Amino acid sequence: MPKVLVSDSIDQVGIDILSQVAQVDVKIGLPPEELVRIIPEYDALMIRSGTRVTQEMIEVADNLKIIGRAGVGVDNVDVPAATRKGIVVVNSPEGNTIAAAEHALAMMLSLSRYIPDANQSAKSGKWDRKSFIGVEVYKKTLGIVGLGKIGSHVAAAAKAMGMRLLAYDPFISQERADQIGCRLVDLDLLIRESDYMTLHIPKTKETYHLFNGEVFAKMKPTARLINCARGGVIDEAALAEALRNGQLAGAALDVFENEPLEADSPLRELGSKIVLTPHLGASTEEAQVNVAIDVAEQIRDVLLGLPARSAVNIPGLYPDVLEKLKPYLQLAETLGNLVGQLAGGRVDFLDVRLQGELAGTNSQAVVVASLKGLLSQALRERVNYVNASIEAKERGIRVIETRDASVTDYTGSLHLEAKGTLGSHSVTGALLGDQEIRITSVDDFPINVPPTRYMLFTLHRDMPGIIGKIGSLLGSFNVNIASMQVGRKIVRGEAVMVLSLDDPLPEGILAEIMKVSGIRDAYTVTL
Ligand SMILES: NC(=O)c1ccc[n+]([C@@H]2O[C@H](COP(=O)([O-])OP(=O)(O)OC[C@H]3O[C@@H](n4cnc5c(N)ncnc54)[C@H](O)[C@@H]3O)[C@@H](O)[C@H]2O)c1
Ligand SMILES: O=C(O)CC[C@@H](O)C(=O)O
Repeated sequence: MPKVLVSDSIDQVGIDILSQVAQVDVKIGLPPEELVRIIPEYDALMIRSGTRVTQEMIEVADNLKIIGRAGVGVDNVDVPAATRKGIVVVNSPEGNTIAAAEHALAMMLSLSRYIPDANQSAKSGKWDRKSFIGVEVYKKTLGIVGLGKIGSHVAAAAKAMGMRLLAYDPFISQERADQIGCRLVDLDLLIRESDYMTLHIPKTKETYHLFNGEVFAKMKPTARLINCARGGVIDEAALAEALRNGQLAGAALDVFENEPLEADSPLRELGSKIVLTPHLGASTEEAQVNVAIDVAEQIRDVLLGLPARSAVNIPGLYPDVLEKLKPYLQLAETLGNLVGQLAGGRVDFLDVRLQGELAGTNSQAVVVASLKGLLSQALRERVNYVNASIEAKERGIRVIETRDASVTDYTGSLHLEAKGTLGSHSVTGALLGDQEIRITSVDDFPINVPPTRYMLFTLHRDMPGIIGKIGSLLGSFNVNIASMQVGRKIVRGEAVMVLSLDDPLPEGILAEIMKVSGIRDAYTVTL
């Protein structure tokens, strides 16, 4: 019988499902070194947010087939390490949506009516009605940052309470925002006009400390901020300072940059201006049953040799089909991610062209993999092979698929073209004999480079000295170049330069690159 380790507390219904097919060991709160010691015995691991699944643990997990996260965020799992080891990572993208949305609404009302402090006061024997004069949310403006699953549900409830809705989400179309009843605005306007702001965004390098001292200075002094998304999207020290200075009136936080929140955090000392909960967004009976069933069923299915429906890293195809298609799916996902980053902002149209041998394969899975890559900038781990098409449709992305078996530069190649608010970009890629991915064109300029984690792409005039200038500039920022290639159609015409870098590009360098004479455009990409 296969063995499943459950290392965080999950609802019994999940254990019952797993017990149908496996021996289930529930061991909660194990220290990391003990997890590394015992993990080689197990075929599956089921966790919540309490267990960190590190590269060290995955490397020794020789029997592990699946890691199930009973929740949305897989930021506590080293997904690339699991993918390299061929371990499926699954989550429950929607099981706790309602719970998290309702928690955000509860936080908004608690903050407005001083419920935690009034409760404390009443329980201590007082009858103080003067200190707790609150404010109404009716006819106030709510700014929703991140109009995905949770943000949309918050919008519907807030609308019913008579609130005026603004939303900021660079990956959402106006039509979608209209359906939800929100005015789509830029972040600056949302910050200046909102009486309440509620955050429903993932933690990414773009959203890290998105709410900082500069932003708090622009808020109305009567504004209130709610965060039930991820710690780290708010600069906590700056928030404490802004609340002390009266730059905003209050904040309600469920998530923190470091959890558990430090005992001496300045956030703990702001009295009735702040409401704090210990990451309880998903903690409802219903959500815990939903996520436990959702994830336990997927673990059971994978242990029985069936596909998983919400795999974060490997599609839900039957294992034999998947095995053959896997390299092309990886190619499609990488190119989707690349073209999405080159396009920047919102994409409205994606052309997926399957060429050569690829024209005869399961195109639907390749299209879905391309969309998964494209949407991963906006949706991170929430996008998977099951929901990528629906998410694209909801976001108003029109997809067309074409096939051309006559293209024979490589055995099989994939060409993606994305059109969006900031223009149009295309990339082509192929697999070499050893199944290694090669990017073979960018914006129709021929190149031949493997994708790497940190890359820089420039569009420039092909002229002497330009490569040297970019090299010196990167050197002056202490960025090491691993490889460089130029693609051009004619000598001294337009050209594309692709650099693979050992280090991420520091802030500000792109602006310096754009100042180099002959550079038309520059893009940084992290794959
Ligand atoms: N507190 C909790 O216990 C709890 C429970 C569930 C989910 N969460 C967290 O809530 C967040 C939202 O979850 P969801 O299910 O609604 O996710 P989702 O993927 O459906 O929505 C996220 C939205 O954020 C948008 N977005 C991405 N980058 C952005 C940016 N830079 N600026 C503005 N918008 C951006 C995306 O376009 C998307 O619409 C996630 O971080 C999730 O981990 C917390
Ligand atoms: O497991 C939890 O309680 C937190 C879950 C939540 O943060 C999520 O990302 O789904």
